[in-house]
Amino acid sequence: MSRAVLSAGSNVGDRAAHLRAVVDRFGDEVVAVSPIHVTAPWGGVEQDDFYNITLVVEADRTPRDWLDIGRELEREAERTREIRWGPRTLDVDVISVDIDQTTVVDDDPELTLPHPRAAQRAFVLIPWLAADPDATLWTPDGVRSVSALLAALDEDERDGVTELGPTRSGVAADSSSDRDTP
Ligand SMILES: Nc1ncnc2c1ncn2[C@@H]1O[C@H](COP(=O)(O)OP(=O)(O)OP(=O)(O)O)[C@@H](O)[C@H]1O
Ligand SMILES: Nc1nc2c(c(=O)[nH]1)N=C(CO)CN2
Repeated sequence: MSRAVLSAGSNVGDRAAHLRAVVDRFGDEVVAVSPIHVTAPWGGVEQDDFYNITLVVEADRTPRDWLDIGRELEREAERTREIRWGPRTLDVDVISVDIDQTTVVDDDPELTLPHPRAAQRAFVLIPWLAADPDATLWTPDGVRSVSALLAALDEDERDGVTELGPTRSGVAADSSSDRDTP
């Protein structure tokens, strides 16, 4: 059995709808999902804020299956890849995969596991903690609690991530409650 942590982000178009499509695609395989968080763009490109969620999913799948489904969802959202770390309708990253409770560690550039930049990204860690308060991440320096990794980030990074207000945060909510303007 394979358990994966996935991060999904969107900052183009109907951001909430793009994230909802991810949750819908995994259906019963979703073990936990964070509320939507509004996140300042990471990576130095000036662009609109993202909406991000982190999901924990479980099924009899290979690590590559999780990546392929993520790519399929990106295609369905008509994602174009122009600038690295630039704007996109949908980005699905595989953060970490455990198979039979053993973490997969792989430096394959097609699917590097765990995701090499996850520990630096408050937009991944904060929603992840919301979905799983006991979450841990394998790093080259050892296994760390996600809360410790988060505490090690700059305050500015953490301050750029806030939960979307409760009335609008449900990824399963009716789209009429998820408009970009209040
Ligand atoms: N853990 C991973 N999750 C998702 N994609 C990965 C992973 N490891 C390697 N990749 C590869 O990275 C390639 C580029 O992905 P993408 O364009 O989404 O990068 P990005 O989201 O802009 O940047 P980042 O990789 O820093 O999140 C993908 O085609 C994929 O094969
Ligand atoms: N806040 C935030 N910033 C990003 C994101 C994202 O999902 N959220 N995705 C990126 C693509 O790699 C680049 N920067």
